[in-house]
Amino acid sequence: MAPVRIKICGVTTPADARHAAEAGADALGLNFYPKSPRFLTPTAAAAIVRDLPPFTATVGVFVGTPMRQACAVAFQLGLRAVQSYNDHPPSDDPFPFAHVPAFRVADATQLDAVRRFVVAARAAGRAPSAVLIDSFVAGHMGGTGHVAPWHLLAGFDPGVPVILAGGLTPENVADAVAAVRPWAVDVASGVESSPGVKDPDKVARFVRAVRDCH
Ligand SMILES: O=C(O)c1ccccc1NCC(=O)[C@H](O)[C@H](O)COP(=O)(O)O
Repeated sequence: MAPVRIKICGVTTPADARHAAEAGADALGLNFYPKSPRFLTPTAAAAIVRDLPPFTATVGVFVGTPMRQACAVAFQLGLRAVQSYNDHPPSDDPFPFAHVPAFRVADATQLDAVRRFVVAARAAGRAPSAVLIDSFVAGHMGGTGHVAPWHLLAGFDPGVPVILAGGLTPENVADAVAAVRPWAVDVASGVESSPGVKDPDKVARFVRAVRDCH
C-alpha cells in the first residue's frame, strides 16, 4: 500500500506549523474562514509559510470564498492547494493550484453528489486534484471532531484521490485507514490541546500512527 499522506489542518502559529512539518506531516492547512477558531489573516499565514521547511505543502482553507479571491490569497502566499467549501464546480480555473473541494457527508446520497461534482468539474476541464470527505454537523463547516461515516466510504471511488477528515485522532486513525483506505488523512481538533492550539505530542503520535499503517 502506498504511504497515506497526512494533512494537519488549522495550524495557527509558526511554532505549531514547524513542529507538525518536522514530525512528518506532508501538508498543513491554513484556515481563512473568519468564524473558525483556527482563522488566520493572510499576514499571520505569511509568517507561518515563511518559517516552514522547504518541502511541506501548504493548503488554504476557504469557506464560500469566490475561487478567484481564494487563488489571489494562494498566489500571494505561495500556497500549493486551495480547499474550498463552495457547493458547485468553480467557474474560474484554479490553476496553478491544486483544487480540493470539501464535502460534509452524512449519507450515501451525498456521496452521489461528490461523484456528480467530479464528473461535472472534469467535463468543464477543472477536475479536482482530490476530494476531502468530512463529517456532517449541522451549522458547522469543519473542525468539529465528529467522525465521518467510514462504513459508507469503504470502497468509495469518485475518480480522484480521497482525503478522509472528521474526528480523526492518534487513537482511531489506524482503524480509519484500515476501513476506508484513503489516499490521505486530515486532522484538526484531534491533535489539539484547545481549539486552534496544536498539541505537539498528539501531532507526533498521529503521524506515527499513520506511518505505521500497512
Ligand atoms: O477547522 C476548522 O475550524 C474549519 C472550519 C471551517 C471549515 C473547515 C475547517 N477545517 C477544515 C479541515 O480540513 C479540518 O481538518 C476537518 O474539518 C476535520 O476537522 P476535525 O474533525 O476537527 O479533525
